[in-house]
Amino acid sequence: MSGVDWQRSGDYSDIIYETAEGIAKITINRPHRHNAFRPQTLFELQEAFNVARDDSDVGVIILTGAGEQAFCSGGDQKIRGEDGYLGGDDDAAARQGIGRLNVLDLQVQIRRLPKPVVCMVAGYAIGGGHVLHVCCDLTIAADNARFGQTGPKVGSFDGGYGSWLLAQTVGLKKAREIWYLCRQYSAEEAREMGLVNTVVPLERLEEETVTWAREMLEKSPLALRMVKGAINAVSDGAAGMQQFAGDATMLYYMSDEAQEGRDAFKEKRSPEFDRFPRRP
Ligand SMILES: CC(C)(COP(=O)(O)OP(=O)(O)OC[C@H]1O[C@@H](n2cnc3c(N)ncnc32)[C@H](O)[C@@H]1OP(=O)(O)O)[C@@H](O)C(=O)NCCC(=O)NCCSC(=O)c1cc(O)c2ccccc2c1O
Repeated sequence: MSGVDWQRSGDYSDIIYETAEGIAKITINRPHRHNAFRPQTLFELQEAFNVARDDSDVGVIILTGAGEQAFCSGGDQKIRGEDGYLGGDDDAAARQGIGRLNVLDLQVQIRRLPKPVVCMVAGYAIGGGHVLHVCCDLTIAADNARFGQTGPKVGSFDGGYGSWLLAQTVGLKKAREIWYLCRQYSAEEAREMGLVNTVVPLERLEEETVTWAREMLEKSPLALRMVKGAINAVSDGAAGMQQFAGDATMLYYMSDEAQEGRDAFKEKRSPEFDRFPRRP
C-alpha cells in the first residue's frame, strides 16, 4: 500500500483516472483480457493523458494496469479485424469494417508529453503493452513482471518505437532477440538489460513508484521538461526537434526581450532591443 489518497475523476469504461499529491495515475482496466487494449481503451487513454497534461497541478503521470497479473497484453486479438482493431458500434470506422492501430497515436503522445511518464508494471507487459512501457520515461517493475514481444507469433510487428526505441534501450542484438524469438523475460532479466529502472516486491510496487514520483516532483518542472525533450529529440528526428524548438520558443516568450517585441508592436513604436545583451 502506498498510503496515497487517490481521487477518481472522469467518466471512462476502459480506464481509471486518479490524482493525488501532484501525481496522475492512469490505469488500463480490462483485467479479464490481461488489460489488452481496444480502440475505445486508447481513445480514453489519450483523453486522460490530455487531462493530465493540461492540469498544472500534475507533475508526474503513472501508467499502469488493473490487477496483479498484467500491466497490458497489447492489442485485443479478439476484436482484431483485417486491417486493425475494430471499435464498438459507436465507432464510425468500425461500422464500415475499418480497423484502427490507434496505439501509435498514444505512443507519440507519451513521448511528446512534457511531464515524466512512469510505467508501473505488475505481471505481463507483452506485445503492444510492452511497447507502451518502452515509450514511457521510466519503468518500475514488480518482481512478478514478465516482458516480451509476441508480434511474429500472432501476425504483427511494431517497426516504430517498438523496434528502434527498444534497440536504443537494450542494444541492437538484444532487441533482435526479443523480436525474433518472442521469448518472455523476468523482471530481473529486464533490469539487467536496462529495460526497467528497478524491481521491487509486488506488494511494494505502488509505494516505490510513488516514491520515485515524489522525488521528481521536488525537481524543477521546466528542467525535467527540457531534459525529456532533449533525450527524445535525438531519437525522434525532426518531430523531436519540433517539440524541443517549441519549448525554446516558450522560454523565449517568457523573457523581457521577447515581451519588448510584443509590447512595441502593441504600442506602435520601434522595439528597443538595444538594452538586451548579445550573449557570448
Ligand atoms: C499474456 C499471455 C502470455 C498470458 O498468458 P496466460 O496463460 O497467463 O493467460 P491467458 O492467455 O489465459 O489470458 C487470460 C485471459 O486474457 C485473454 N487475453 C490475454 N491477452 C489477450 C489479448 N492480447 N487479446 C485478447 N485477449 C487476451 C486470454 O484470451 C484469456 O481470456 P479467455 O477468456 O480466453 O480465457 C497471453 O495471454 C498472451 O500471449 N496474450 C496475447 C499477447 C499478444 O499477442 N498480444 C498482441 C500483440 S500485437 C499488438 O499488441 C499490437 C497492437 C497494435 O495496436 C499495433 C499497432 C501497430 C503496430 C503493431 C501493433 C501491435 O503489434
